[in-house]
Amino acid sequence: MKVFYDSDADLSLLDGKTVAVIGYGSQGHAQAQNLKDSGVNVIIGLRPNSPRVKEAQAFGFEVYSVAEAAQKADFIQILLPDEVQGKVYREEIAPYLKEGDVLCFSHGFNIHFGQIQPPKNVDVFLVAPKSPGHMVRRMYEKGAGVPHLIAIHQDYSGRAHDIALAYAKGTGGTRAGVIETTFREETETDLFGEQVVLCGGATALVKAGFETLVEAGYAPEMAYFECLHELKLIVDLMYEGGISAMRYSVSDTAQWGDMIIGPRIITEDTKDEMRQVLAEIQDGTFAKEWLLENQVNRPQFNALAKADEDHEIEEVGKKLRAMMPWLKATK
Ligand SMILES: NC(=O)C1=CN([C@@H]2O[C@H](COP(=O)(O)OP(=O)(O)OC[C@H]3O[C@@H](n4cnc5c(N)ncnc54)[C@H](OP(=O)(O)O)[C@@H]3O)[C@@H](O)[C@H]2O)C=CC1
Ligand SMILES: CC(=O)[C@](C)(O)C(=O)O
Repeated sequence: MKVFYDSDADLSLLDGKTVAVIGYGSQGHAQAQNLKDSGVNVIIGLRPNSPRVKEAQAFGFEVYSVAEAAQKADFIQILLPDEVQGKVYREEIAPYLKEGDVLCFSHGFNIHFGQIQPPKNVDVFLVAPKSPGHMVRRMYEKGAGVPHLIAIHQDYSGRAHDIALAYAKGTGGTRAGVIETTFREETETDLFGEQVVLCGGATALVKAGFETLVEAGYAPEMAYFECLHELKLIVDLMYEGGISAMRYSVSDTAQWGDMIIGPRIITEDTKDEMRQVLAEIQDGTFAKEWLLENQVNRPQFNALAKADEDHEIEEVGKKLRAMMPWLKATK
């Protein structure tokens, strides 16, 4: 697998282009600010009543409606929530696409599941930071970057790969490394990862461990430190040097528990469930349920989010972070 770095990318391919970043949220603000600091001409597309308009203007961006931004741009990066991209694209972007334009994404969801079907006379690709947006900006400001993925859906210009790399250079991705994949692989692995490991699996494990200790009578603060606070430190060690490096750093007692208890927690039944989750991503079941949930204004999403906001671990964590400022410092 080839990894592309700064020397493989030619930022001058964006010279003379107007890049419209549609959306100024987690990814939008980070990518737009990084591109601007890299010397790229960036405008922002937002809803006129968005509270983010002033924030973007304060950074020096010209802010337009989505339609106006699409009209003015020849490179359109859609950084809207996945569940609204289809409608906004059809109503406010598609009418203004011109031959030779670039349509870009940071997640393949809407192309892969057929919510957006671009005309044939434009380049279509994704440039996806493998990181939350705020870290994309934080690492860029430190002179570093976060790994990115690129994938080409349509190469009308014959230069889509190079233009995608140029964009990834602008956002700092080629400082860390860029890997080329496909829309299918990025979409399905990203959805699987965020459901089974990163967000879904991790939050379920943390809450279950916390609840088990508290139900057994241990102090909630102790449960928080053991099940959430230390998880970051352990994952940081794995991130830096792999599982073996983490195991080298923890005690042999911890490693023994890790090796004999881990398989009792993540069992073959768990693996079977993971396979089922992946199958429901691959066959479009997840995408359909997520899009339908949004069409009825998210009743289940809202109820589940509220229940977790009210979870005891949130209250305990807020209290501890206030008592121990250093908890915030471990960025
Ligand atoms: N969050 C992350 O770290 C990552 C996200 N991605 C992908 O990046 C894309 C953007 O996600 P993310 O940055 O999290 O999104 P956010 O929810 O953080 O930001 C969405 C932006 O879109 C604007 N917006 C929402 N609805 C509309 C609308 N109908 N018309 C115009 N503007 C609208 C919001 O502004 P307002 O509501 O104020 O109008 C906001 O500026 C997605 O495809 C996501 O999968 C990829 C990798 C990581
Ligand atoms: C940060 C990231 O890539 C996620 C978790 O998949 C997302 O926010 O979409």
